[in-house]
Amino acid sequence: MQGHPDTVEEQAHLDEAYSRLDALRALSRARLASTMAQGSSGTHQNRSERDSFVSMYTDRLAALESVEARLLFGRLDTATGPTWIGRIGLTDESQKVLQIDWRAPAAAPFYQATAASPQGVVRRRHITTEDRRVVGLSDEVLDPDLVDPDAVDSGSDSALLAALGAARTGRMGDIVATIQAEQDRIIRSGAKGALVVQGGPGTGKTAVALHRAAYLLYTHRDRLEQSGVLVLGPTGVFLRYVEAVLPSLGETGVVLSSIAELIPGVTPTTRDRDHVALVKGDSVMVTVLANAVRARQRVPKQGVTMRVGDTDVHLSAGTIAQSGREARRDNDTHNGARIAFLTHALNQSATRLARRRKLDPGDAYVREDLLEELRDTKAVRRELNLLWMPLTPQRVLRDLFAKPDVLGEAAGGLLTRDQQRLLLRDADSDFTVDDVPLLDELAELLGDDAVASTADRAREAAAEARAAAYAQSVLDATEGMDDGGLDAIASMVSGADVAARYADTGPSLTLAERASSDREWAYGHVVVDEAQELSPMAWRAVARRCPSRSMTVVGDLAQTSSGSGARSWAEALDEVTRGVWRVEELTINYRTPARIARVADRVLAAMDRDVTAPTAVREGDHDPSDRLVTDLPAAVLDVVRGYVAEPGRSVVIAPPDLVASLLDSLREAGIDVAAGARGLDAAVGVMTPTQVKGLEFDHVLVVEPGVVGAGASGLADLYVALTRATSRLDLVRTGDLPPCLLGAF
Ligand SMILES: Nc1ncnc2c1ncn2[C@@H]1O[C@H](COP(=O)(O)OP(=O)(O)OP(=O)(O)O)[C@@H](O)[C@H]1O
Repeated sequence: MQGHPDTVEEQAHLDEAYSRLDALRALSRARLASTMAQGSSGTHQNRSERDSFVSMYTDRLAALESVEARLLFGRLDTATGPTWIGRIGLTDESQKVLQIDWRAPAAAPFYQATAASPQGVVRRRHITTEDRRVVGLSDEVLDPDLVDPDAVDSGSDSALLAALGAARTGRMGDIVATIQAEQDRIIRSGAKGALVVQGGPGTGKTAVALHRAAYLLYTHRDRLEQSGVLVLGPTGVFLRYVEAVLPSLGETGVVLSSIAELIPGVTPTTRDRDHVALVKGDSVMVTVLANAVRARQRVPKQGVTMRVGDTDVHLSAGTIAQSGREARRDNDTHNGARIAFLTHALNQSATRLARRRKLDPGDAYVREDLLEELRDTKAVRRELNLLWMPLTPQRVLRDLFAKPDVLGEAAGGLLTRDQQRLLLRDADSDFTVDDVPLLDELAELLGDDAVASTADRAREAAAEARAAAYAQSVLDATEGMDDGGLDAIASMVSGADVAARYADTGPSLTLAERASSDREWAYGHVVVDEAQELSPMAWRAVARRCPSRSMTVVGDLAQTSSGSGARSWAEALDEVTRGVWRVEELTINYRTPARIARVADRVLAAMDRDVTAPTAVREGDHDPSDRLVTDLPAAVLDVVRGYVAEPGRSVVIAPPDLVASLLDSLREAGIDVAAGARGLDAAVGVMTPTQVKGLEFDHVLVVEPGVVGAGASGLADLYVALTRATSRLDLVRTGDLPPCLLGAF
């Protein structure tokens, strides 16, 4: 690179871009600090305007801070001159364009132009930078008539291969400099309806989905800034793995969640066993739950008799049922209909009481007196309440799964006795991840009275957290500024001051905070990753959060391991999207070298699923290995020692019951090792096949592949495990290989 004739020119341009970035940051900091310094006086409207400005400047500053690394990465030369391409668009003070945002229409040829279809581009240049220095330029000539072929470097392929060959950090990075044409088409595809991105492991589905979210936010800023974007991932580990990608693209307002976290105030951590999850995920549960709620609108056969003063008032089963019908006629939900039911039942009681006391039930004064007496009578309140209790989703689900007779009544004819037995558990059992879609369904049936209070609490907690975060961010932001005046302001404003300021009006929550603490939030776009795992009940919960059905659904039908997951996209999506969905396929595997992919492909073939194996873009340097051993921990340690001697991240993927012992033995040997999400930050992670879904590592050791491949999810788990490596794959076992891998090594 040293010798590239344009290095000095590119460095000068890069310097200009960074100095503009610095100036914009300083401006935002100054505005933030002076808005903060305005204090808490003024009208409510003034304060809330100030809060909005603070929120805006804070977000703007965060966005400007997050694009520091590789601010600029490309250049297009056309007949009219050069255009530089970067993470965000920048103009200088005289409005001269320094660089355009990668999402702008004018940047599309950077990703899409080819020699066969140059789109007016004569040269495409990839600019590699480190710490604000140009360290590499690689050019691709698309119109040989106009550019001297001798000046040509190796082009986009070299930039892509350099990105793919780099050691991993334990966190997913953005691919903005090297998005490939087939990926770019998906990223820029229209927002309408559901777009399914089907592709094998390592084809960039997650990367594409996140870049598409950033693209849609840029292109439909007005709409999506009001409604928000939700990214749903399979596990907390996965969300941590991808959490930095959108901020690095300048987008900080997206909500990341797993299905487990969809309901504010409910935080399950465990999953059900597969055959239990299968029953819970089936759409038959819609009717079971509706029956369970309906059963709580009680109609005792003998009616109810209530003592009012010296008179017995009897409501027959027929009258109670009629009150129920009246209540349901105008109200969709159980809690919503409750008042109507009570009103009707009280009126009926008043009529009967009048008759028993030989009074005129049609006389308005008499009636009012009797209604008051009824309301004041404890027995009446108790009996009528028992007929139609206010309910929470948690309460209904607990009772349903703890009481065989309650379950039998709701599920009779819908679930077999064996299926019902699978659902039964103690009343004090914790909720599981697989309960979340059921709780969500119940919240819809019950109405949000009860859930709302949970959401309010969550909202309040978020508000407090935000006040504190503001305090910190403002202080951080103003720290170290050249302008002495601003320093003075910063030192005058303590964290407590700022928090107090926001407490008086209630802080203006960011959209992401408001959205994630509101179960009923309607997002403008939803990205669903590892979508093949979602059950029909989970899809209903997703659809509720996305009334427009503008969704990006990414997954791989070959990796479905959950029993209630998708075997075909039509089966999963026809109903949820009301038939408005389309599929795009990704076919190139950017992660796994061909030597490793050939092993994984055998497992794919044995699964006999209707998908094509992707084509690996690199051959790789290391042949995968397989060792049959007697001392498993010693063999694992041996392989892992080899991994840690090289750069990059490693993982040991093992059946769940081996994780703890392997973790211990590696730790005892002095290896920097951790399990689960913490494994992302250690040199070596020890994880189960479920936990590594969607992740990647430089070095991957699969322990007891025969056991992994024989689990409830069958070969899908093994396929996932074998497709995580960017560099090395090794197998260590004491038992047999699965038959499809015989002769693979
Ligand atoms: N155009 C690209 N430029 C650079 N790296 C890329 C590109 N496309 C994909 N990659 C890299 O390939 C790897 C795999 O991408 P990603 O995790 O998005 O694949 P996936 O299809 O979601 O895989 P899985 O199905 O296993 O979850 C990532 O490291 C990603 O950064």
